[in-house]
Amino acid sequence: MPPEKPSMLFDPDDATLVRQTQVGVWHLYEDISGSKRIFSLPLLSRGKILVEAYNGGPYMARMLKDISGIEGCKPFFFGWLFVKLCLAFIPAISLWYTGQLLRMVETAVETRSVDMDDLFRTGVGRVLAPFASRLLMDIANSLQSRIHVRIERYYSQRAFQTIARLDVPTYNDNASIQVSFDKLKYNGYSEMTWNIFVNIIEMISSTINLVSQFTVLISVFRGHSEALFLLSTTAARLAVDALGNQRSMWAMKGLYAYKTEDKDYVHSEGLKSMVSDATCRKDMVAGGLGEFLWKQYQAAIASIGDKHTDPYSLVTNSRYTIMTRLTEYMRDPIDAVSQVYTCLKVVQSPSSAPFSLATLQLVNNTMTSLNYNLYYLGERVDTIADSIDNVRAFYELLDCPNVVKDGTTPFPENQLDMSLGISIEFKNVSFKYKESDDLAVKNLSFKIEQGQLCVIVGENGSGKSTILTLITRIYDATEGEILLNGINIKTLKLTDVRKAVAVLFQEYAIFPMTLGQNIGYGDPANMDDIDKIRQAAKLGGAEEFIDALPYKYDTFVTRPVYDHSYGQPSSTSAFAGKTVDFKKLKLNERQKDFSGGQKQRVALSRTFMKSLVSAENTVGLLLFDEPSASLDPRAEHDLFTRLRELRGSKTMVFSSHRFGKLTRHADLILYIHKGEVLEAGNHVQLLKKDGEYAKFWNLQAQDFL
Ligand SMILES: Nc1ncnc2c1ncn2[C@@H]1O[C@H](COP(=O)(O)OP(=O)(O)OP(=O)(O)O)[C@@H](O)[C@H]1O
Repeated sequence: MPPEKPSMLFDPDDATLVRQTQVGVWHLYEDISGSKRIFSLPLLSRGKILVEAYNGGPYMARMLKDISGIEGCKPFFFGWLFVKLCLAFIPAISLWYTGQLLRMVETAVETRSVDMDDLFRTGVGRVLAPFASRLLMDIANSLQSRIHVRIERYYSQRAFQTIARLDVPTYNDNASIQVSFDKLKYNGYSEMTWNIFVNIIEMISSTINLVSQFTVLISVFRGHSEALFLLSTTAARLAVDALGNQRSMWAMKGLYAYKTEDKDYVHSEGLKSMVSDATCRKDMVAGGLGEFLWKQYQAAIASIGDKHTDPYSLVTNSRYTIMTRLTEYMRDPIDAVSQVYTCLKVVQSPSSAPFSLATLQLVNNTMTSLNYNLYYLGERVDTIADSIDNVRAFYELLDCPNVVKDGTTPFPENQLDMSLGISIEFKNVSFKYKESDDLAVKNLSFKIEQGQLCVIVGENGSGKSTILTLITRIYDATEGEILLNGINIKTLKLTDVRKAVAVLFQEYAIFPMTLGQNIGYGDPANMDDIDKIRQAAKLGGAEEFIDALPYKYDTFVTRPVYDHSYGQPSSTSAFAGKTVDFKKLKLNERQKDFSGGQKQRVALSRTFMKSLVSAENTVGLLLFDEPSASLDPRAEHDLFTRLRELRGSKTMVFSSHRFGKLTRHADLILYIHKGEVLEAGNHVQLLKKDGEYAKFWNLQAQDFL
């Protein structure tokens, strides 16, 4: 695991580190520590790229190596690089020709003669330069699209593989992994690698562009004092602009936080999400809350009054410094100075008018383009610093080993036969979640024999689910040993254990796939076998409602891609005099929401697909965490009856806080309290014991009297 990076405490009580201001409904906290102050000085802020480049250097080298290994990428890449660099010189070449034309005008005014050959050559050059620029741009774009797609394809696969292999504790318990993961998610898995190249190349070409144009400008006007004066005024304007840009670019950077304690604002936002959230709508309508919420919203908005609420613009405005304002005031007067100066020159010497006016125009145009390039360059530098950081995040994630280590012993030893079930033994097992101070299970010892039906009962939070996650090695025990068929689970091959154990977690996931795929994923090898999927759905009690759907097993619970219609609401509004009706497109019609119980039946069917429908006898242990929590009593009864009939001699473990009838059929009941086994035995034994289990059994039984 890569070491966690040292973190800087953003301490709001330390006035040397953090400045607090109240802007609108927000408290703004800004970092004013030394490092930021250095980096916030104009131009010096770009120094941070050196720091980033130094830190990210090894990762960049790795990325280059990986990319050069991508099949068919190299020739296009170098071709593109060459064309991009050629392109960077074109503006300077254009400028040179324009300068030459201007000189010819000057000579023509003075001598009343023109060298036609020279004029022709220069004219052709001036015309060809933009043509060449367009042509090179097209070539560059065409090459770019070829490399782009290859690099993206390569990195999207690597990123997917990297993320898919992470286990639960590696992801949950490691802050730096989550930061890297979020960065990847935010930036797109593959975009960042491509962007970094584009940014580096654009930065180099902007620099070439700047230097070459400036050199040509100086050489064209050498000896012309008025041109050099114009040049210096526009250079001054450029510097002022750069300063302003620098400031506004910096506006949203740096370290800052904002939070609000404005009760009215928080309440108004809560009301807003409540009325727009589909899951709240049912309760809102059933409770007749619409009118009441509207009144509350009005009151909250009235209390907020004129206070600003948009945090983004507030932060930007708060950074809108005097320097930025000053540059805005200075920019236009500097332009005016050069115009006044040119007028003076023309009045003094009317014959120089064409040259002076054309020079003014040319210098102004060129400087505007240079200014744009300088601004662009600054932005690129910033983006590159971010990109390098993203590349580092990617490789850190790639290198991060899983916390749960794989074993080497095949399981089961006699390969496929799991028909006799799996025995489970806990020997003094304790476990603590990383985020928690207390042990979730303490010194647990028990044994479930092959083929037994075990029910783990206990109150909320007693540790039932934790036991199931330890058996599936989602987490490893902090202390003690877990044995499957007498072998330490840590020595067993993880893929074998996961194949042999079918589990339905309490918080099961419904995948953004079709219902058929959701069930089929229980047994990926057979996920196209609709007969098996049907059989599993039948066992899970999902067949009936799925068959009633128009698209049956092809219905989505949540479709990963959402169809959009833009502009007018369907069939109500007029667009260019016509009614817009998107109904015929049948957008999102395969998507349907389901009840909690229906979703649970789909998840159950998936477990059945893995364990009971699969022709190969690969599953020997079934774990169900509250499998009937969302089921109605009849469905619950049917489920348990089916399960008992079907399980054969496989081992089955249930976790439940509702004792129901299931415990009566159990070979072993483990009564867990605060992470410890308080009582163990079958129903009759535990009732006889008249302890906690008997107490709760009687309590629940009373509800039915
Ligand atoms: N991911 C987690 N991080 C930190 N603590 C956790 C986590 N999951 C569970 N816990 C804590 O571990 C203890 C045992 O939780 P567990 O989920 O195993 O209980 P349970 O008996 O299954 O509860 P329930 O009947 O409500 O499902 C609880 O105190 C719980 O708060």
